[in-house]
Amino acid sequence: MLALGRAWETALSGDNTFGCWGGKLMISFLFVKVTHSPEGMETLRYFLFDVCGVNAGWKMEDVMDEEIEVINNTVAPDDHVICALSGGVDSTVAATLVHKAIGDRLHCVFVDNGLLRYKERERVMETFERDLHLPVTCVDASEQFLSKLKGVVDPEMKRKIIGKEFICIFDAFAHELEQKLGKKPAFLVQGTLYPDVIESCPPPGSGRTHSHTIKSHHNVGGLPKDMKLKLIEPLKLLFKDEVRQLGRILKVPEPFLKRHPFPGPGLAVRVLGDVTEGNALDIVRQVDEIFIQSIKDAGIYDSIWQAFAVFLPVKSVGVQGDQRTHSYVVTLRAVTSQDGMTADWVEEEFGAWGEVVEGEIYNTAPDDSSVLSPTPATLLNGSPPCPNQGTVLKTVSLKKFLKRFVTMFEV
Ligand SMILES: Nc1ncnc2c1ncn2[C@@H]1O[C@H](COP(=O)(O)OP(=O)(O)OP(=O)(O)O)[C@@H](O)[C@H]1O
Repeated sequence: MLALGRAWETALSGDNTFGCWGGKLMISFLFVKVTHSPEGMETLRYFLFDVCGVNAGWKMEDVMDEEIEVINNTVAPDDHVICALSGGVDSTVAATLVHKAIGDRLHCVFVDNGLLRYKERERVMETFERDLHLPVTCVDASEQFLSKLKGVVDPEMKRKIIGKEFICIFDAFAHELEQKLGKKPAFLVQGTLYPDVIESCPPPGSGRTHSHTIKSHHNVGGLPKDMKLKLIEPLKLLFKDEVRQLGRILKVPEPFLKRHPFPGPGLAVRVLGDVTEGNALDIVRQVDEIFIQSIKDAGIYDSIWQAFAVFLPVKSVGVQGDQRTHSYVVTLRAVTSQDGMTADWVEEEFGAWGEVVEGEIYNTAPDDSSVLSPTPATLLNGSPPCPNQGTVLKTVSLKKFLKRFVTMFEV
């Protein structure tokens, strides 16, 4: 109903600037928040077509053409542009679109902020070279980010620190390019989406004061006030499902488009508490890898919107073998969604999670599949599952379990 309320406000005020391309109302905006509302689509369809008399003539091809035109009108023929590339869906599609508009004057930069997933840096660099043929420079800034995050536990503060550090790196990269090209790039492309804007702040220019900041996305609410690079954000009025659609038109390889979203602040927001303390980052990185690989092996990765592991700053008692343990808890989360505005847990597959985890992650609390026990630390030390403990899942494949660890630790 929130969407309907906003649609009314927009219609009544004659202000259709939300998601407006070429004077057309971006209908998909109005569908936000109704995916999970009973009769939501029907209500909005009636409102838009019968009450407002809106035309359903909005096409993704037009969005692409109009955005290319905007980019060409913004960037002068001798200007160079930097693109912040994360390897995720959004920045990959944004980079491909801008590359189509300005060609080799686009310079992509991927930052290893020390908060990436298992082997992510190697994987992203390899796939970009092999599949996208876009030149990408990798900057290793892990120490810089981690030193700034030391002792920080508040997630909002983490996001702002990360946003500021990203911009420092992009400024330095622009400076380096200036030495090479003789002209400093003045623009920064980001894969900002509409949900990033909605969640970071009240919609710009809306004059609203009643919207809440859900979280400051590093690329919107986390940007420093004094940044010099001018932003190019061609996707900023789109939702994720629409970006995937645009990516298909731009012929971005399907594996990129199907990737689960991974936030720019990365594991900093998947470790609750100080990320630099103990080996939290290592633990969550490795549990996440096992979880995602298992989901892929089970063939259900594409039907899940997002799955990941979160490290909690608490310890819990468990039993391993005949011994008591008191160690970390990691939760697993998997949700379905259409546009990233509302989500549901992966209910259908939930029964299959036993198979997903296939003994690599087995629990002593059968009613709470989010609790991992024995502790990840123990799992990662390579201890095999103990058959007389808690729920050892039927499909345990000890051979596969051990093989996975051999692969992961390269022993
Ligand atoms: N490691 C990184 N290196 C360079 N730029 C990054 C990095 N992480 C994020 N960004 C920039 O910040 C933007 C927002 O990040 P965010 O994580 O929300 O989106 P994404 O990574 O592009 O896509 P997805 O949400 O599908 O993973 C990205 O589109 C990209 O421009």
